[in-house]
Amino acid sequence: VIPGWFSEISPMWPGEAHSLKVEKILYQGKSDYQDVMVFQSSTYGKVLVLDGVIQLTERDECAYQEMITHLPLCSIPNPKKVLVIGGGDGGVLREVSRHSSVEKIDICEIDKMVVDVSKQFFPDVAVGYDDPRVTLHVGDGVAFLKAVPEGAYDAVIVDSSDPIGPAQELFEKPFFESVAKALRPGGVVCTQAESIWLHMHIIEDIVANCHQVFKGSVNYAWTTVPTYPSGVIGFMLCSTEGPEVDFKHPVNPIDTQDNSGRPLRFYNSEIHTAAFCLPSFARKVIDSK
Ligand SMILES: NCCCCCc1nc2ccccc2[nH]1
Repeated sequence: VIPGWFSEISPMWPGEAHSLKVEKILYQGKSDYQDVMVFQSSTYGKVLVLDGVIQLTERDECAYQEMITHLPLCSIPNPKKVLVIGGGDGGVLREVSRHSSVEKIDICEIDKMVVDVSKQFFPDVAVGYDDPRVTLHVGDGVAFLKAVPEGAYDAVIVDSSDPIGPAQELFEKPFFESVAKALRPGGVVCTQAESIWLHMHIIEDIVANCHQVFKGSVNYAWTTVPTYPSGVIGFMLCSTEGPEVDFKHPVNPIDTQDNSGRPLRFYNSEIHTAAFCLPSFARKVIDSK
């Protein structure tokens, strides 16, 4: 351990560890589910860490929040009812609320401490909670989805941490089946789907499960997030049987300015399409399923 530095050491990425220089530790706590820490970094703003894993930094959170939200919502003409599983920081809510067609946003986050810490230390991320369309449910997303009426949502966004820890069940087939049931015909789901450099086997299993569960289209997209392991993170984009969804060509473009004048810092229609272009080693696995 180097004094003054945080290193992200985990068995999920053996032999490597991204490090950030620490100016000051701002919060350390233990919730019913995980260790929660916030620190001021020297060059990435404030950083949220859960069980020793970086979840977001002020400097690059826009890439992840904007892509995980607008890849699905810009792929259907008129999203009205959206469910967010996880995402307790509120960043996805901030992005969903840019879509004027949206009437209702439900969020189910298991750990209240994540919500409270985000509101206290990441106000520009937790601003998403201020939208009157938002309803927060504190609880397990697996249970929440079992109680949801069939076809209740146009879109589900699964903003989970990694499969080791509280989010483990969000990467398994029964959960995908409950998401499919909660979506209307031609509805879309976007899930956090790890790194093609580090987790090709996990991704292979997720893609196979998604092809069994989602009878519309199944796609993998990816983007750059410097402070996530290997500097990239991916997304599963799937649709249920029904009206065709072509994820690669956005039908519902989002303008760069939203009502609060907070411009999109990362997402645009070109990077939307480009996100589905995969290196050959990944395409071989993902497109062969
Ligand atoms: N190792 C990559 C981790 C990706 C984490 C994405 C993420 N960041 C979050 C912050 C708060 C709540 C849920 C979250 N999910």
